[in-house]
Amino acid sequence: MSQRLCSGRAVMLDPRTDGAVVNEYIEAVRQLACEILDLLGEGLGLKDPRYFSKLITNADSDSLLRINHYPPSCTIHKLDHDDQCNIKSLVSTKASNGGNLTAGGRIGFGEHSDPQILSLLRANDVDGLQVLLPNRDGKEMWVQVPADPSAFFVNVGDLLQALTNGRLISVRHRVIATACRPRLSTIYFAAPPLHARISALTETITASTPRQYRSFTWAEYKTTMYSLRLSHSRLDLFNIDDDDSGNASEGKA
Ligand SMILES: O=C(O)CCC(=O)C(=O)O
Ligand SMILES: [Fe+2]
Repeated sequence: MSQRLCSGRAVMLDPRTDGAVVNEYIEAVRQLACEILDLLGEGLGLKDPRYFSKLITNADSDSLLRINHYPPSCTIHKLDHDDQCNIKSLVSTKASNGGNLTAGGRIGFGEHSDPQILSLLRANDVDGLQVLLPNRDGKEMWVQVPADPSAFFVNVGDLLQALTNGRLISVRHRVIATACRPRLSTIYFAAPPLHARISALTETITASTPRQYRSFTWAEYKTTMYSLRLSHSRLDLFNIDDDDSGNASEGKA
């Protein structure tokens, strides 16, 4: 699929350099992520139900908070692609996160799965988020996630899929923001330390569900991810008996 893209706008916040309010929010949302992960650990019958949350409470955790801003797009629809990109570049900071404006004049965030363990997203009341789900016939279709500023949208990340041997699935999602009002979203990406080894937990491996992925470090996964397109199904590259060279040759973002 070819798309002509110009960069979107994202603000990366780092608790070491940003203010107290951000730190407070990060701490609250990190605790929420831990509670959710502990419940998942219990539900999966792990010997150590806190295994997942310990990865993100580790002092070297690579977790981060990202704020995405999608400008109103109803007026941009009428412009041609070059004008769209010129206008966008006036209001944009450089983004490497897939924020984009497509040739059709749609502002959004390209299809992807979140690579970390768990993502907690909060947004304003402007729609745009869509998830890829199988319908009754087993075909995949994009389903709109209704905007709800009072709720968190929680995503399983690729690492949690690997740690649970595919019991929990990292859902593919995207943003298509076509509203006349800006969409704002804040996402906390709960991640382990770079050196953490990601390997399916023994409780998730059975005779009928053998180990699906080879073990890797989060650092290794990140390096692989940054060499691929945003839309790449990167976890497939770690399948134990899968040579996914076709997918790998897709190109770079
Ligand atoms: O901005 C959104 O609503 C979602 C963005 C997203 O999926 C991401 O930043 O990973
Ligand atoms: Fe995402």
